Amino acid sequence: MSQYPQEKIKPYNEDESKVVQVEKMFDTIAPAYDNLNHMLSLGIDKSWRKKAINRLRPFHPQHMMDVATGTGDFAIQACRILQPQELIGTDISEGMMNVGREKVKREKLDRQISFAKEDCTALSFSDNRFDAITVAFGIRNFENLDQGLKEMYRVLVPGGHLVILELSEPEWFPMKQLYALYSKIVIPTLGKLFSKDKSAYTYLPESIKAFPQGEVMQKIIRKAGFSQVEFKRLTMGTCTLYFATK
Ligand SMILES: C[S@@+](CC[C@H](N)C(=O)[O-])C[C@H]1O[C@@H](n2cnc3c(N)ncnc32)[C@H](O)[C@@H]1O
Repeated sequence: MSQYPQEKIKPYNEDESKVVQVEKMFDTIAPAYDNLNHMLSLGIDKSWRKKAINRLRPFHPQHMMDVATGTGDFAIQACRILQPQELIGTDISEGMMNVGREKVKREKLDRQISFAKEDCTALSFSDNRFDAITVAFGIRNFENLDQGLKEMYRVLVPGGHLVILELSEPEWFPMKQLYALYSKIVIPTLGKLFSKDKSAYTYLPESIKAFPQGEVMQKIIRKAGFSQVEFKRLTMGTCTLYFATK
């Protein structure tokens, strides 16, 4: 049963499960994803990723998983900065990971980075397998947020760290009003034009609006068992960085 409003927001229809529809949506938009992503965030996504990765620097993680890795941008940047022994990118969309696999080969990082099809709400990894887990712009799409967090907690070693980056809605003037215009007009128009999937880019702002943010999300992360849960709003609240410890 759904606990949170974003779990009920699905890209295409009411009938199929959210996970099936989200996989289909990302398989469809995979070829356009990287360009659209950088365009819609005005390139700021790169600096958000860097901030998230830098949060892990003091801990020198060696065994990392990048959940909802998509086309691998976060995994590639994390590998370059943190130099872990292994980094497994996991995702439900083979279409997205195929784009990532090509990029990782081109960057000659295929000895450290591998990809595996995994739904984060039912991971196949053993307990205490990773010392750091990252998830950038993916957790909003989970069919069951509590279960996804519980699974990430299970596969982290005690003392291991979780970093979450997620898009959020600014709460204050003038960014609140600017963002409202941007999400109602610019995102759906450019998304439809470049990805040929109209639904994907109306689903995006709707799911951001519904997703718990700030203190509410902090409580949800704590409920999954994590301690020292912190969050920081970035770029006037358009993105939020969460950091937690098992
Ligand atoms: C917006 S993309 C983010 C990709 C990448 N992390 C980035 O920073 O660009 C979201 C990704 O989450 C994946 N995803 C959605 N639900 C998932 C789940 N339950 N388990 C694993 N991945 C999931 C999608 O397939 C998609 O590739």
